[in-house]
Amino acid sequence: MHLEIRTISESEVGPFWAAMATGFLNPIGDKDAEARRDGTHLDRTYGAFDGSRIVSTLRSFPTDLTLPGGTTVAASAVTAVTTTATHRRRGLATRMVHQDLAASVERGEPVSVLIAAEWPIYGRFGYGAATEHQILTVDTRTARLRDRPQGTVEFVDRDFARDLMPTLYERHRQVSPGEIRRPERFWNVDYGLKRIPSWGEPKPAFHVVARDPAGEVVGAARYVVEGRWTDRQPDGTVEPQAMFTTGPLGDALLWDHLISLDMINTIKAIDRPVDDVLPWLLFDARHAKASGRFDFLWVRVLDVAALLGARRYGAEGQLVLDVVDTDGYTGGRFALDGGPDGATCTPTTATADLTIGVSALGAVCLGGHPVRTLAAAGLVDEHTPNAVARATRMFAGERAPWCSTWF
Ligand SMILES: CC(=O)SCCNC(=O)CCNC(=O)[C@H](O)C(C)(C)COP(=O)(O)OP(=O)(O)OC[C@H]1O[C@@H](n2cnc3c(N)ncnc32)[C@H](O)[C@@H]1OP(=O)(O)O
Repeated sequence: MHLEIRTISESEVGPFWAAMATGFLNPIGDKDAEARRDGTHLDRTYGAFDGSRIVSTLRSFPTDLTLPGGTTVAASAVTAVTTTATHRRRGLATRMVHQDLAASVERGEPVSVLIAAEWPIYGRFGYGAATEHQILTVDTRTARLRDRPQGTVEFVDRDFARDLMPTLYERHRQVSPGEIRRPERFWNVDYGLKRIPSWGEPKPAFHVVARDPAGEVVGAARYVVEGRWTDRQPDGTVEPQAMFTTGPLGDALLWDHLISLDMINTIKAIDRPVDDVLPWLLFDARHAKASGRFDFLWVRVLDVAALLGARRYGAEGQLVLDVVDTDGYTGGRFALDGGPDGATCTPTTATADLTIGVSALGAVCLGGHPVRTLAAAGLVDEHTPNAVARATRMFAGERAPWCSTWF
């Protein structure tokens, strides 16, 4: 049976979100339709219709993706990809992904990004795992900072924090490859000003602001506390939910604050960058235990020349890349001439130095994985001597790409 796939109308917003909830096995997600209406871009929200019933969903929203060197490109953020259990493995998600990718190309978005529920789903569509994150667990009974930072940390109320955090995030985002521009409604949900009913009540949080000795804001954090006593000893856990700073002083002040909390034995910091400064701030770096390191943001390159021409490179160099995109959205042979100050990337007929699939290009484009590693895994072919080494130096970023936003 051929099921129609099309963008939804205003009256189908409710059924769309209910179908997505069923696809994600959330039995009460139909309660969320009203709360989700704001931010549902009808022209990029798709449903597969079995009669009048939506049985498969996908939506995207416009954003910007930060690249190495602190430049940005327009990106399509894809989310809510589901097929109802009764309609799986009939190609519905495949059709919707392609419809959305074609629409992105039409709109001139050089990349599409998403968070993959499972690794095997999106490589076939040309997405590559570009960023990673990790969990840092700190035993605060033993951990100490090497140096006590100069400055102050104060508690603020939620509304003050809600107003401040987006400004700090924007500053952070503009220099942090892998980050995306966040819609306003994300902040309202994070700060409990907007509720998604099926998620339940958000846990009340503390909000703190770090200032330098002159009183300038250098960072802010939101954290929740799980109080516990074991054998009459304090055994609480603190979980930072968000922490953004303007630089090293803010990082040191906020970590110092969390480590110094009485009644807390453990900091559990999830979704942290893989090059987090925390271990290096500590007297003993092993007191920040890393775990749960996994892929996070996946990138689908849709315009090789626009993307590679927009980022900055770790070393000056030239490369001719054969980019293989069997779906035909982009791909071909490109001459890349790039360095720390800028780059050009243009179609060429010159002999290729490297052949790389579009999914592997997505994986290396933010500098999160060495080209050398993907070549060793058979995902990049070298045609001229040392081209892999040159590409590895060029594509390396000055910091590990990190996306701190779930969407
Ligand atoms: C960005 C996001 O929203 S991530 C969220 C993804 N959604 C979920 O995890 C919700 C639960 N899962 C689902 O709703 C569905 O299984 C989906 C959306 C992942 C796939 O929907 P379907 O309509 O069944 O996909 P479709 O029939 O187009 O299959 C596409 C291919 O992907 C493969 N595939 C789909 N899901 C998986 C998976 N979880 N693991 C491995 N392969 C998978 C299929 O086997 C198929 O391959 P084939 O063509 O070689 O047989």
